[in-house]
Amino acid sequence: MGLSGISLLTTTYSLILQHQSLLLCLRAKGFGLDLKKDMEGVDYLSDERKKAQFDVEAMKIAWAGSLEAFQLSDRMAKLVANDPAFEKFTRPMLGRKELIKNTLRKAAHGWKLIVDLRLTEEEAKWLRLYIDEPAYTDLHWGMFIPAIEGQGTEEQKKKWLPLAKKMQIIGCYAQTELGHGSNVQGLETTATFDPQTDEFIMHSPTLTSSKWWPGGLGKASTHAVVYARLIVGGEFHGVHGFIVQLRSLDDHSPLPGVTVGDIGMKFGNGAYNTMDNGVLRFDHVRIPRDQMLMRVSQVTREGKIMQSDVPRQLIYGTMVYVRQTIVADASKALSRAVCIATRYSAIRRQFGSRNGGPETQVIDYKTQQSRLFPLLASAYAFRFVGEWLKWLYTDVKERLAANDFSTLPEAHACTAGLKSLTTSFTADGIEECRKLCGGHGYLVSSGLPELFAVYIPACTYEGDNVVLLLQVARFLVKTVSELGYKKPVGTTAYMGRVASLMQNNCAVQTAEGWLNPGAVVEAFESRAARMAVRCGQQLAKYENPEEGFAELSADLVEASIAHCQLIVVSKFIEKLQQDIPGKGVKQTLEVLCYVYALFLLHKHQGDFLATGYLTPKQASLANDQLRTLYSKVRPNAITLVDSFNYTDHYLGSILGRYDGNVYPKLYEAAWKDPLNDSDVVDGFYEYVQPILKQKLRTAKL
Ligand SMILES: CCCCCCCCCCCCCCCCCCCCCCCCCC(=O)SCCNC(=O)CCNC(=O)[C@H](O)C(C)(C)COP(=O)(O)OP(=O)(O)OC[C@H]1O[C@@H](n2cnc3c(N)ncnc32)[C@H](O)[C@@H]1OP(=O)(O)O
Ligand SMILES: Cc1cc2nc3c(=O)[nH]c(=O)nc-3n(C[C@H](O)[C@H](O)[C@H](O)COP(=O)(O)OP(=O)(O)OC[C@H]3O[C@@H](n4cnc5c(N)ncnc54)[C@H](O)[C@@H]3O)c2cc1C
Repeated sequence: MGLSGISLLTTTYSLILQHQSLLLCLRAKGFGLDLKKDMEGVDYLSDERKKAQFDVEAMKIAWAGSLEAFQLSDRMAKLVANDPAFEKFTRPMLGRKELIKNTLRKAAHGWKLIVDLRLTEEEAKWLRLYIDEPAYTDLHWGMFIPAIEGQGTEEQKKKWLPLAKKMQIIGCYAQTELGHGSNVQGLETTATFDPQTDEFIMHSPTLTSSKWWPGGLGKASTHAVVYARLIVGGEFHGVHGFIVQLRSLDDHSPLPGVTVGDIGMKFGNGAYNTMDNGVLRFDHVRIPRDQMLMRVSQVTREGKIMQSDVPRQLIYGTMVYVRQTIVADASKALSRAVCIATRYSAIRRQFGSRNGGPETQVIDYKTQQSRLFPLLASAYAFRFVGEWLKWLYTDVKERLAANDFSTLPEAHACTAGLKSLTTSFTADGIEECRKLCGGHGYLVSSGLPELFAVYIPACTYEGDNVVLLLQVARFLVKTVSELGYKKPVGTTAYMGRVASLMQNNCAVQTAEGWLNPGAVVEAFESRAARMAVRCGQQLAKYENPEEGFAELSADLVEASIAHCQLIVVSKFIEKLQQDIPGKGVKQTLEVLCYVYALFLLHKHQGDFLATGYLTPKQASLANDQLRTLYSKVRPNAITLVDSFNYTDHYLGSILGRYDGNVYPKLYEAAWKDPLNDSDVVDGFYEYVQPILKQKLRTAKL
């Protein structure tokens, strides 16, 4: 192909895409061909954007929740993207010390913006999201402050919150130990009351009692809420939170009796290594009595334990709050990966060229669609269930403030279950997006490896996902066992119709029949109710319920998943019953809602068939409908990911660039790698040349 042919090609975007790689070869060293001029400023996805069947601006608002939420988030995204202090592309190449220093610098700059621009709490949260770097400030604002707010008395809040909110102290949440994380009652750190001095003595009696994992503890925190066994008069009175100062407020050195440091490198480059997860030991460290968080239980000057009306479980309240935020974050992480994979799938072409015409965009392969579109639909589903969960949490918080604890068990079950469901799916979904991007997805510049490495601990922190599903199972089993005399409410209200849900079978006769919210919800309710009741029946066979629970735990986990999927499906459907303005917006969301539900039905059809609710024919009809739905998603795919309104800075991905200008930018990025600073690699003369020059007679391999 001659140069005249090249100039002809540059006039047609789709053909340029076909030949970008060839053109770039010519541009490589020696050819001196500069295509930059032709490539920049061109929207390679414009044809895709023209296919949209809905109003993208209105969808952005539907995704954000309201016009105000959209404007606020958009303002913060641009603030971060336009500030060079928040550059993040070199992050995976930094050594640990440099990395942490860089994070401390960004946190200081972020805090300065918050103060100088007088940002609200909501704005600060968006700012943090778009800075996209885990830091000690997450635990200070996300756990230390909420722990004091939820478990402190009015006096304690008055004393500590102003200091914390002005960041005159920095706190972390020190619960997990080397020996115990899930089993909070098994923690070994002790807080022994000394009536002589009116103090608690904080002590780490064993190696396994060392605090291990708390974020921000390693290097940044001056204080911690430490969870420890309360010992008064030689007796153990359960685990409680204590505010403990760890480091000097003058020179940041550890206080006497405190041993504190970082636990070391974690999975991936950059990623969560920006966080100083720490280790902490106490050697008989004394703190004043009023530093035990005393909303739940109080220790008097005389060493008496007083219980307030507040249930003990409130000690776990901070975890309920954070689990709720983690569900909201799942939709952000998944949508980000999906945005990258969708845009790249429209740019990438493989096979199918006839008579020299363009090859097929990989997004047009049905297999690509059946892997990608359920993830896209799930991102929307998680967004809406996250919105609902935020509402539920706000309601519970208001009730707790008024000493109404009635909805706490349901809030615990919902936050635990949805945290588990959404983070497990998102972690797998990010990895699927990497595979959807083929080889280039494995490059750090695709943004996916770091996103995956940062995200996956969400399946473990704030409660291991299996442990949390077992909590949901306990709640379900209790609900089933009480059915005879207690009307289930909230997310278990469907159990109140258990008799009909056990008897009625699915009435769907055609593929179109599945496009009915009532039919979909009933299918998920019947499956969840039947699985929970079946577990209940099995459990009844055991004399010792705990033994039965342990024996049946794998089935119980599956019943919990069924219940949580029902919540997500029904909250999506409820969302669609609201007024959602904008041409085609509601209709497009309806398509996604059915994709989400029927994809789950297809994936878990074993459950639906085994519980006897569906026939194989009906399951097959659901799959037929799913294929039709994918065709409806296809023209809207690019604009559905545009509706997330993510900046290129936030996406941090060459494959996911808004303009689709992938190949030139990948090519450019490769040449910026420090390894390409010289033609001859460091170490060549020491280690490679001697091998090349050696004169072996034989090699025995
Ligand atoms: C550069 C940037 C610049 C920025 C600049 C700007 C700066 C400024 C920015 C400003 C903004 C920044 C904002 C940032 C935000 C960030 C967000 C945070 C990020 C978070 C990161 C995450 C970190 C991760 C943190 C962590 O990882 S922290 C550790 C978490 N650890 C766990 O999660 C342990 C799991 N284990 C258990 O949760 C329990 O242990 C166990 C299993 C329940 C058994 O517990 P056990 O006591 O044995 O209980 P049972 O006997 O089973 O139950 C007994 C009874 O209690 C019940 N019940 C159990 N629970 C609970 C519960 N909650 N609630 C209620 N009830 C409960 C149960 O239903 C039963 O009721 P009943 O049936 O009796 O009625
Ligand atoms: C990146 C990161 C940040 C963290 N930040 C903090 C922090 O700021 N503060 C803090 O206090 N902690 C923090 N943690 C700790 C975290 O909360 C715990 O690791 C988590 O709760 C899991 O507990 P574990 O490590 O004890 O897991 P384990 O309970 O030891 O889990 C190991 C395996 O055992 C299984 N298992 C455990 N119990 C049961 C059971 N009853 N039934 C069936 N299976 C079971 C689990 O499913 C898992 O497969 C962090 C952890 C990570 C990875």
